[in-house]
Amino acid sequence: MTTARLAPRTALFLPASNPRAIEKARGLAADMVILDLEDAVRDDAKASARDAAVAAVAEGFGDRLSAIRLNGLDSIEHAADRAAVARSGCDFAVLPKVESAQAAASLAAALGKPLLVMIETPRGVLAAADIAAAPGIGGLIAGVNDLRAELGIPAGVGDDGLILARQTIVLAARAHRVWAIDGVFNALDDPEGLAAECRQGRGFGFDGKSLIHPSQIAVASALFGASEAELAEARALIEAATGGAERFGGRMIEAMHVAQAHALIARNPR
Ligand SMILES: CC(C)(COP(=O)(O)OP(=O)(O)OC[C@H]1O[C@@H](n2cnc3c(N)ncnc32)[C@H](O)[C@@H]1OP(=O)(O)O)[C@@H](O)C(=O)NCCC(=O)NCCSC(=O)C[C@H](O)C(=O)O
Ligand SMILES: [Mg+2]
Repeated sequence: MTTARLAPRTALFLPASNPRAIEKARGLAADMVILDLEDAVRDDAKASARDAAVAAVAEGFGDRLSAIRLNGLDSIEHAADRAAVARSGCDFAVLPKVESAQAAASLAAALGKPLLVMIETPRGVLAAADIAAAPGIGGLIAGVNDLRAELGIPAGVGDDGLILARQTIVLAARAHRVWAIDGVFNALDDPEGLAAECRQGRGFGFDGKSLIHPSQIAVASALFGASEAELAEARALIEAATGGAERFGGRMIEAMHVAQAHALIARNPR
């Protein structure tokens, strides 16, 4: 499913049980806000968080996209979450730990809104292309915390073990023209590490990054957006191109590079 809106460069998770974070999100420069009902919310706060998420969306997030992440299909909270999200005006629903295209399509149809699915289990990764092709799917989000745990990557070891899964998510999303959103970066005080992971994710082809803290927005927005230099080069390339293979700034360009330049400018209006 393709959506009319541009993919978010930044998708900020916040616990729907945290009223201060909800209020704060209304003034932050994230492209999308994801109100979490799943792992960020304690069991004894699930019901009130559900009500808070619906009320927060009704109050609005300005021009930011809004989404609610439900508890998983096999959770005791899922039926109540499903009813709440169906009546909410949120732009997207987010479903964690998706492993089945059929289950995802059936939820999207029941909710009547596009679904962003989290790919965060080995079975999910292996089924990612089928899931991305299912009706009602708006995009895939890498769930790197769960993936690390499920793959058995020990704490304190780097993230190389996640690369195949993240690239598979991009491949599946691109094959079926849905959004690809990279996973979160857990360190709250490491802007250089975050920047490196954003550069890597953009290099893999992700449209944007999921985030967990306001301090991460500026770094991810800059690195999933385009610099003035990139935009100037894109404009110059379009201006110079005459069709077919030709030399531009010491490299070969063809029609697909012109299309890429147009897409970059459209994605980053000034
Ligand atoms: C990680 C946190 C628990 C840290 O909280 P805290 O130490 O309280 O943060 P600060 O004191 O630094 O906060 C400063 C101000 O910013 C607001 N704030 C903090 N986080 C957010 C947020 N995410 N959105 C909006 N506003 C936020 C605070 O309220 C402070 O405001 P002020 O009072 O005005 O100073 C916390 O950041 C947090 O809860 N983050 C989100 C956690 C979450 O949603 N997790 C679920 C998704 S992550 C995931 O697991 C993805 C996937 O499933 C996977 O498997 O990987
Ligand atoms: Mg997860």
